[in-house]
Amino acid sequence: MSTVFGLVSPRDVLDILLVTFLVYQGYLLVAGTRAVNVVRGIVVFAGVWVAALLLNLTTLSELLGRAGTVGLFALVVLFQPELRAALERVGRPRGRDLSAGVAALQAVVRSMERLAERRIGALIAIERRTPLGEYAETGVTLDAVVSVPFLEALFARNAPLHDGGVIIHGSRVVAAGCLFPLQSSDGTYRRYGTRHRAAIGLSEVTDAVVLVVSEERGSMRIALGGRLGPDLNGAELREQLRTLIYDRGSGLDTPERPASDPAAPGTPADALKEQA
Ligand SMILES: Nc1ncnc2c1ncn2[C@@H]1O[C@H](COP(=O)(O)OP(=O)(O)OP(=O)(O)O)[C@@H](O)[C@H]1O
Repeated sequence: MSTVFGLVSPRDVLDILLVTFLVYQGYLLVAGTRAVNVVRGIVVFAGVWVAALLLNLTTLSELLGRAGTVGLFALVVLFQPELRAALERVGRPRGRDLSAGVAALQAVVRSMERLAERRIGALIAIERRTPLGEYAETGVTLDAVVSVPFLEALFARNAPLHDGGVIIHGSRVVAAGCLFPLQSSDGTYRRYGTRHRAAIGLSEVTDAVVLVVSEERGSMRIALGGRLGPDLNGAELREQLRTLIYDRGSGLDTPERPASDPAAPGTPADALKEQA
């Protein structure tokens, strides 16, 4: 049978699936960047234009058509950095620079252990598919290799950038002193302070893996998909990070929201392990 009810052919289905896939990939490329609002504006603009065409409002549709052409060039100029980053992501080979990445993760875990031992608070977001540029812009832009001394120096008490979060992309520290969106204080995580709520908040709106060292308790935790995991030791942290960053490179599946106490041992950890 080549068609369903004689109307939809397998080719049409393939066509729709491909368009859906492309739209979704396009969404992933802009999600978390300042381009999101522009995309919304373009959708509204296109909607008005299509409506004008359908209603045969010739002057309006002609005007919007011309404005659209000019606007397209303006957008390319305005969003040149974002476009370049997006195209780089598209063209980036799937096989990453594993050795640099693995070394960076080892350094992250080791520095978290050392900070936790000394009860120095830390907040580190590891970028996955959702770009964190919007949050990096709230802090100080850096471009440094991830290393234990560097991370320790960033979070050292009285260091100029110790307040706020660090953002890591691949094996580079791209920003420090960044403001992450706070998870609202009226839910399950009410009893947590702002560092933990910033970690949960960022993990809620992006697919980043966010790590927290508690100054008060000297504990290490992972926030993912709007949930905060239990306390982890160094080996557990290393294992979970390896799974989250490398075993599931795209890692877009996020665990379900908590039904009960988020800090209950096992629950978020299980969710994190489910991603393996
Ligand atoms: N929106 C935010 N984005 C990034 N970092 C933040 C944000 N809000 C607070 N912080 C960081 O959290 C620190 C305050 O942590 P606070 O003691 O309130 O949280 P906590 O969750 O109880 O953490 P801890 O267990 O380490 O004390 C600030 O000094 C700042 O470095």
